[in-house]
Amino acid sequence: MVKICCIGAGYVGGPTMAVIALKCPEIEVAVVDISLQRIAQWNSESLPIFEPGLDEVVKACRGRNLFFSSDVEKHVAEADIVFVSVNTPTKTRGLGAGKAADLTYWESAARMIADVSRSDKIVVEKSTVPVKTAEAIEKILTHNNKGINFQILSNPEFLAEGTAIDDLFKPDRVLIGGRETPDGQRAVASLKAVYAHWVPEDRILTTNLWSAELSKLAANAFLAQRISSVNAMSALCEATGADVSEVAFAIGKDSRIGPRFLNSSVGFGGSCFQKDILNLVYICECNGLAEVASYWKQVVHINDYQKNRFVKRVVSSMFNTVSGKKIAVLGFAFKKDTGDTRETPAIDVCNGLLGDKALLSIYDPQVSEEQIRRDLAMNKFDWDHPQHLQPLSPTASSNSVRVVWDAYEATKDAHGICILTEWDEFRKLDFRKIYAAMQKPAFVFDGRNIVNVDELRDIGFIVYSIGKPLDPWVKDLPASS
Ligand SMILES: NC(=O)c1ccc[n+]([C@@H]2O[C@H](COP(=O)([O-])OP(=O)(O)OC[C@H]3O[C@@H](n4cnc5c(N)ncnc54)[C@H](O)[C@@H]3O)[C@@H](O)[C@H]2O)c1
Ligand SMILES: O=c1ccn([C@@H]2O[C@H](COP(=O)(O)OP(=O)(O)O[C@H]3O[C@H](CO)[C@@H](O)[C@H](O)[C@H]3O)[C@@H](O)[C@H]2O)c(=O)[nH]1
Repeated sequence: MVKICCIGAGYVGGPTMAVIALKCPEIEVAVVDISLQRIAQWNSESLPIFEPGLDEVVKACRGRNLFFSSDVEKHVAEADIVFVSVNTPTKTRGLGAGKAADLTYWESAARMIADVSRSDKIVVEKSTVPVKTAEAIEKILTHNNKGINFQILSNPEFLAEGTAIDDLFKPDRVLIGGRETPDGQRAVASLKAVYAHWVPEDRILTTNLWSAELSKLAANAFLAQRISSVNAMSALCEATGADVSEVAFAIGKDSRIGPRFLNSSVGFGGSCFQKDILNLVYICECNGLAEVASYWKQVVHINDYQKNRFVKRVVSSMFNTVSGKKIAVLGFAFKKDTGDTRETPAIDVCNGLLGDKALLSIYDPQVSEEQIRRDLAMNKFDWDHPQHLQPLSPTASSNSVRVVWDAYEATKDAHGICILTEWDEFRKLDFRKIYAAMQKPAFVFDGRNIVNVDELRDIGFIVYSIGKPLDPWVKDLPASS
């Protein structure tokens, strides 16, 4: 029986391995982690991450051919294929701080694999890593050569949160990069055979190692660039009276551009886009490609601009001050259908409003009060470390933040509402009821373009919706710069 072990039971390792176990009943899959708490949660009724369809997949194979364990060394030693899906945070200190990937967790996993292995292994990079990482990993694995043959493959993951199970069931492509040697190609074929259980052959792409590593960073850079492009257009739409949804629809009809990923928003969030682009920028700089680096840096710059622009709209619309005013924040997760808050634009928007002394009342259907308070107090990039190793930053305990469990409670007596996540339930809210219970004038700032602007204006709200023709109220107020 082929044995797979995955180091890292996170958003990638957990769902990916669960799907492999489901689709390959004859393969034994062990997911291991240094976080005892995470492993206990994977073995409980309440999984550590919220992802539609995940519970069913895990329940179908857990205890059969899918195991979650903290006995890292035992499972690594027994495995034929070892996936490494550990954190690759942005460095916060030293060379490349604020941009380069911190490979501490990867390196310690590689050293451990080298130390405990007694048989040949295929080691698969599942984490997103800088180009040429495989070369460094190879050196670590073979540093005290015990005659073991390690083949390194790059198999980046393209799933998006909220749709992870669908993405894994029907991937646009699976990418496998390996050495162009006979051993390397045999390893590629072994991994290909795993995916071939359910992924059509023409969707399994094989490349050299460096192409696979770089393709992951490139894919995220292109995706994020689309969002920054449409968000840049949203500012111009507001200045000219064009409507960003109409513009996006019109350009998306061009089959060369395509309709997806053109939703203007308060900014992109999530654990990957910013981190991966900064990583790409650093790699370009290290290769002497200053112009290329500054081109990609601009994608992150526009994203920061968009978040700032939103905060300025809120403050300037409300008589240039939100001091002491209750602002309801609807949605804190970085997108709908996930409880993940890593790099969510809500953090910057909330901190911006708190900086202007607003009183926030926050509601998100999937994010706990503890998480929100931690996020609002955490230093940039600290979130991307295993939970038990994160610096103990103080939680935002101030009276300026309340976290509630209902959108109506959040908006009661509020002066304004900021919609920061596109949860379906926010589309169905009874805005008449909400309006009646709010201070007047009552403002709605829609950072996701999900409300019906005309209907809300008819009710009496002053409405700002990203990239839409401006309400007469906000038209002449300064928004950017
Ligand atoms: N989240 C996504 O949607 C996504 C998608 C594609 C790629 N990625 C990439 O995949 C990697 C993992 O991301 P994630 O979101 O699953 O992170 P995560 O923080 O959810 O999970 C990583 C896990 O690795 C564990 N870990 C760290 N070092 C370890 C070690 N030495 N031994 C055992 N366990 C260890 C941590 O405790 C943690 O549970 C990152 O490189 C990320 O950029 C993420
Ligand atoms: O038109 C759009 C699409 C997305 N977003 C925002 O962009 C962010 C990222 O969204 P999405 O890409 O759907 O989620 P992620 O889970 O971050 O997935 C991205 O990052 C993963 C980690 O690398 C990759 O595997 C995926 O392919 C890639 O889509 C979120 O804040 C979204 O709200 C927009 O603002 N407008």
